[in-house]
Amino acid sequence: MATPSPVTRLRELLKVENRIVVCPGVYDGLTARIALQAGFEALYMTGAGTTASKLGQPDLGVITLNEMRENAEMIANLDPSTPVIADADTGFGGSLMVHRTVTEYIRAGVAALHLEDQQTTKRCGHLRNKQLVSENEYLSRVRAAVNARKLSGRDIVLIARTDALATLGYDQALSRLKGAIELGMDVAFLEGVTSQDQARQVCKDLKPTPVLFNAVAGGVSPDLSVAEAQELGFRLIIFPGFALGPVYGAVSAAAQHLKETGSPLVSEQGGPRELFNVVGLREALAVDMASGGGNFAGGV
Ligand SMILES: C[C@](O)(C(=O)O)[C@H](CC(=O)O)C(=O)O
Repeated sequence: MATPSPVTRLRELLKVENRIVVCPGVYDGLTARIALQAGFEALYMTGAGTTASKLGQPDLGVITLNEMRENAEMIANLDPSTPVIADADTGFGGSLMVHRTVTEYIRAGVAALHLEDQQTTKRCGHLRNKQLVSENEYLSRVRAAVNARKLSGRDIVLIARTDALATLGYDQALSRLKGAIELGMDVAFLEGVTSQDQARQVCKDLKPTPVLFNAVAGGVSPDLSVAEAQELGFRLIIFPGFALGPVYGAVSAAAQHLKETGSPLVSEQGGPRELFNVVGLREALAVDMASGGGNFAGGV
């Protein structure tokens, strides 16, 4: 039997009631490989992490479609059987750009994307003073996304994100999500949920549509474990800072140590061979052997 596509796999996971899909946030080849090796069933490509790692910039809407698509494509193809949910920010422009974004993400092998209602010069959902487009304009973004999927003849899970809670309140945020679901979006994402009661409420109000929880450590939402999020009714949970946080902490400490002592911190991961194994050394050698190349016949 043929392996199901990552989109089919994700749809199957989302169909199961009382189950939550856990997605660690990754933003490059190494963090994605580490998460895959740990056995997660899906990955999340964080826009904030991609912007920080590829551009050295904050999550303020400076990254472009091509940069995000390229990163998502690389990550999605490391293990094509594992669904990758990728951040698509605002769709990077008007309806034509949203159309292009969805088409490009589908071609890149992305299993799901989320599309939000901030203005194009957006910011991380956990920062202050977010500016939104009108509900009508958001719904035309949504229509463009749904139509692009239809026109492609292929599938992708479309996640409707609203950032309206912070400025317009719960009812308007809910109305945006309901409107998006009516137009064909598959999953709802209420950014910046402020309490457990509100979390339970949104899952209830949108039932049977699966709802995503964005677990941003130090953000505006309560810190929920996977089990707590599941108990509140969420069906998907993303951890955007899963890798970014530890990398920041560990590399800062290593930088300070090298600066102060003149010696690098000794890696607990062993030498280069061990690290290369994480990013596919054995598989690469097997490819060479199978093609009769013999470049590495004596080992590396
Ligand atoms: C989910 C998110 O869009 C991301 O880029 O990962 C961000 C997370 C973050 O900035 O920490 C968000 O806007 O919540």
